[in-house]
Parts: sequence; C-alpha cells; structure tokens
Amino acid sequence: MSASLQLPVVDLSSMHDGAAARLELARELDAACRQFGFFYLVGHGVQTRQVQALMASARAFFDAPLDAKRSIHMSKGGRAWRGYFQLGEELTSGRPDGKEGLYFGTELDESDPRVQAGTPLHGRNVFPSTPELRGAVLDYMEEITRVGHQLMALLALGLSLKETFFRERYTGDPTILFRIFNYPRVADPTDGWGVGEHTDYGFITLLKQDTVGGLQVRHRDGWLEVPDVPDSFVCNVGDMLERLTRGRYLSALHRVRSSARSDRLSMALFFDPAFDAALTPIETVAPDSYSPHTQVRWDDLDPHAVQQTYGEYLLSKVGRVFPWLREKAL
Ligand SMILES: O=C(O)CCC(=O)C(=O)O
Ligand SMILES: [Fe+2]
Repeated sequence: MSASLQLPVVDLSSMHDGAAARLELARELDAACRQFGFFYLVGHGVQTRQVQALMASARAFFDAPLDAKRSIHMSKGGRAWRGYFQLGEELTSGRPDGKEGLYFGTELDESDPRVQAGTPLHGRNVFPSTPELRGAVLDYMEEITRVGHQLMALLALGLSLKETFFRERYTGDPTILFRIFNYPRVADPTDGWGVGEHTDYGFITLLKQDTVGGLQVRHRDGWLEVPDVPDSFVCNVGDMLERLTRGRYLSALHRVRSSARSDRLSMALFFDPAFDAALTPIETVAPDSYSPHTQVRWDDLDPHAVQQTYGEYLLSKVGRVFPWLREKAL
C-alpha cells in the first residue's frame, strides 16, 4: 500500500476559459486515465447542497426497518432491474458483498420501444415512499449525466479527436445506471470485502462517497487508498473506454473495505455507451507502453475481445453479480 501517493485532482472550473484552458484540462485527464484510470473531479458545478440532500435522504432510507426497504425489493421491479437489494444479495467477485443498495437508471415509461420490447434494464424506477428521494434522485442523475457528457468531450480532445466524437457515436443516448450503496459497519473489517475487486463495465463512473473511506484502487503492484476529498467525485475509466482506447486508458481494479466504526454511504453513476452500441478500438489512438493486458483480469473476461453490443456485455456482467435475479428477469 503506497500511502503517500494520491490520485490526480482535475479541476473542471477552467472548462469555459477558452480553447487553451480546455486543451490543458484534456491533457490532465489523458494523463490521469493513462496512469491511474482514476482521478478526483472538482470544480464540476454540481451544488454541494444538492449532493448532501440526496445523501441525507438515502441515509434515512437505509436506516429504516428491513421490511420497509424490502417493500421495494428488486425482485418486484421486473426486467428494469430497479429497486432495493439486501445485504449479501450482490456477488461482485463470486462471493456476497457487504453492502445493500438502491438501483436506479434512466426513467423510461411504456411509450419507450425498449420498454415495450421488454429489454432488460430499461423501464421505470421504483422509488421508496419517502417523497423527497424521487425528485432528488432524478435531478441528481440529470446533473451528473451532464457532467459525464462534459468529461467525454474533454476526453475526446485529449485523444486528439473532435469533442463530439463520443456523443455522436456512443453516448447520444447513454446507458445511465445509478446506484446508492450502504456498507454496514462490520465487527471485523478484514473478514471479507464491502465490495470485492472488480472493474467497471462502461465508459466512466462518477462516484460520490461520504467521509468514512475504504475505497482502494489497484495501481501498478499495490493498492492505493481513495479517501474522500471535499466536494469531489471520484471518477474512473470502465472496460469499454479501455477497449476503445486500446488500453491507453486503464479500467483499474478497485474494491471497498467496510469500516468497523460506522456505516458507509456511496453513490455511483455509471455513464456508459448506448445499449445498442458496438464498440471497436479507435484506430488513431496509440496504445500505452504500460499495458493493462498485463493486469490479471478479475473475471476472466477480456474487454478487448468483446464482440457484443454494450448491452449484451453489460447483461452478461450483471447476470453474474445477481445470479438469483438473472433467472427471474433475463
Ligand atoms: O462504493 C464504492 O465506493 C465503490 C462502488 C463500486 O466500485 C461500484 O459500484 O462499481
Ligand atoms: Fe466499481
């Protein structure tokens, strides 16, 4: 564990200061995605008040009795795969995680052709009866999605592509999944993981965590602690961005250690390619010398060999972490 090393902090506030400032930001992002696959994002324009309000509502939800939480259990959410899942029901690395959670995604009603066709992961959200959570979740998803588009534009610039590159090809209608997790405190934190080591699946994850800590990222041959930085999001590259960039950007392994002191809350928004997108490497991008191909894959699936659409890839992954739901909803 290298305690002294810290992830890069990228400050988006200079984003509107002209072309030279944007290029500088793009270079910083490029370096962070190559070296770590992870960075802190500040100056993003999302109001602290909005984030804190959502976290407070989520905390109130998780503190409620299990019966109340189970009234919106995922098994009732059908193919859209939304709602509450209980401690032990998600198996990220083949064994149960020490977390419970709420699953959300883009809000779609029955007029959407994908909902009509019964496409998994598409549909309406299931909200708890506490009224404030609904509006707070929908507003937050919209706001973070906006930041996701901005990041992708800057990432394109850093790859010497047109800023609209990703939006035109892959993220005009991004796949947005949003998850709020509670990691209950444990008597012995060395006994298993809050979430086992894994990589994320899509393009970019924007994570807000509380101040408890426990997130760790694999860097070279060690694990780096990723404590909270005030008003930041922890952002990380997913498998499909690694694939598109031919390994220039790293989809880095990460995991979470639960705390013995208190519960931990985190909120992860996955900003990912359109469900029907087919992803092929970008010809003009030069792969890096530090190749992620040398990373031991956590799940034996090589994202560079994927021939499926993003949706197919995602479903194969999600089916593994929720085996009990796969049988019901896929
Ligand atoms: O809760 C966290 O800090 C990380 C969660 C995570 O890695 C994930 O959901 O993919
Ligand atoms: Fe993750």
